[in-house]
Amino acid sequence: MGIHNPAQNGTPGLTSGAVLVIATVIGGGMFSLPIAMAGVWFTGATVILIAIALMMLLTGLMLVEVNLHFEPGASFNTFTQELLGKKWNIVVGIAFGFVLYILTYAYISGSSAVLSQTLMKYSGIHFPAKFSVIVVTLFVGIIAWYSSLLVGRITTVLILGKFIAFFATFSGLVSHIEIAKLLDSASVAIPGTSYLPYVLMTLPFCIISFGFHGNVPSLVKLYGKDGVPNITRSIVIGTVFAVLLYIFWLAVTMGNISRASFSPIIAQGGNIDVFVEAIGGIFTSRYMDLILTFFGNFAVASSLLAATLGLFDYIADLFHFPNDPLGRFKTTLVTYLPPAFVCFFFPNGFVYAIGYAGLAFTIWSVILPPFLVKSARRRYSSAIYTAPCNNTMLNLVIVCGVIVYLTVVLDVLGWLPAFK
Ligand SMILES: N[C@@H](Cc1ccccc1)C(=O)O
Repeated sequence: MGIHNPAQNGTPGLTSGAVLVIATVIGGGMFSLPIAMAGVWFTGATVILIAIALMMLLTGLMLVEVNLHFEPGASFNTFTQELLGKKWNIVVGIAFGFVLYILTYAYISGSSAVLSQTLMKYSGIHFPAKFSVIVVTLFVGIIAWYSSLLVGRITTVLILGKFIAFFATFSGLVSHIEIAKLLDSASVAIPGTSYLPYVLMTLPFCIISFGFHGNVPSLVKLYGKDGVPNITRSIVIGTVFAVLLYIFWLAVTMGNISRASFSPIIAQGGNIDVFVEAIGGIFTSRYMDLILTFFGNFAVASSLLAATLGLFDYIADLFHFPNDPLGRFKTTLVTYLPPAFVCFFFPNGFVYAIGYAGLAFTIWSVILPPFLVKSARRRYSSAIYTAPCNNTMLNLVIVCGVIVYLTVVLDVLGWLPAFK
């Protein structure tokens, strides 16, 4: 009897995996979207978001297929080395570390900007951004040093706070959406404007915003080889949730701030504080303003803690720092000091950082998975799970990944039009 009792089945329920994916996917990247997508505006942005979400969903499933050929717990490092060899593994290792470092920089930049703004608003005293950078870094550094478990717990609380604040804020904003602004109708549009030239530059931002791929090994470890349906469902749920939330977020922001009014926000570096300030301006009630500030603080703080935990483990593993107070102290220093140092001198690089993170992320979340799958399908005759992609689809994804790099080439040549 007991054999058929589902309670004795070892794998956890769908909720654990879905929450893990949702928590990773939705992060600070979301704050870069309205700014990165201002050039193509709402209609174009919706199409691009859906397309990129589909692509990222597929590459996530490809990683599941590959990961299941290995024991649960195997990481990117293991399967890249095994299937594609040492050279690929070095490139992927560097890109992996780069993404996590630069996201940490972006989140410290975002959090300290929001913190400075909040302190200024409620105390009237001007706190320089540098001061906030130190406070934020000490805060996360001490928590991470103390224990990863504490980071996990605090992040859960912050994520909960983030969602409550998000819906409280945005239910208030929905009634303010103006269709003319949202569709950039003739009455509010910049005369003779165009949208298509700005498509390419949105891609790295969308790709990073749908990123969760570093967590595929954690999902496989969580559910084991018997829990495949839960692994794939968690990924589908997380991605669908993110795409709906992002479209809603763009509707709310672009339906409130017209395309023409985005220019001053972009000109100020596009950091989150400027943005929160701009949306806050349309509230007549002080209460809504408070909730929005609350949301901004929670959203970036939870991303900061969640993303940097990955970096923390990566660094500890890379340098073989032990898990004792001194070892963790060294790991904390190597994790947070470099990004904090850069942030101290360049506090407003949030949007740029997300863009560069997107480019490095493209290497291991878009280009790498199809190559891994090709190699795995050649090597193993059977698979526990097969991602819904044939060879043509795999090649198409590789081409898409390479197209993203056109952004860099055009940018270096100065041919990439930027919406200013
Ligand atoms: N998707 C996350 C960033 C991220 C990318 C890749 C891995 C982990 C996190 C965000 O929007 O902020």
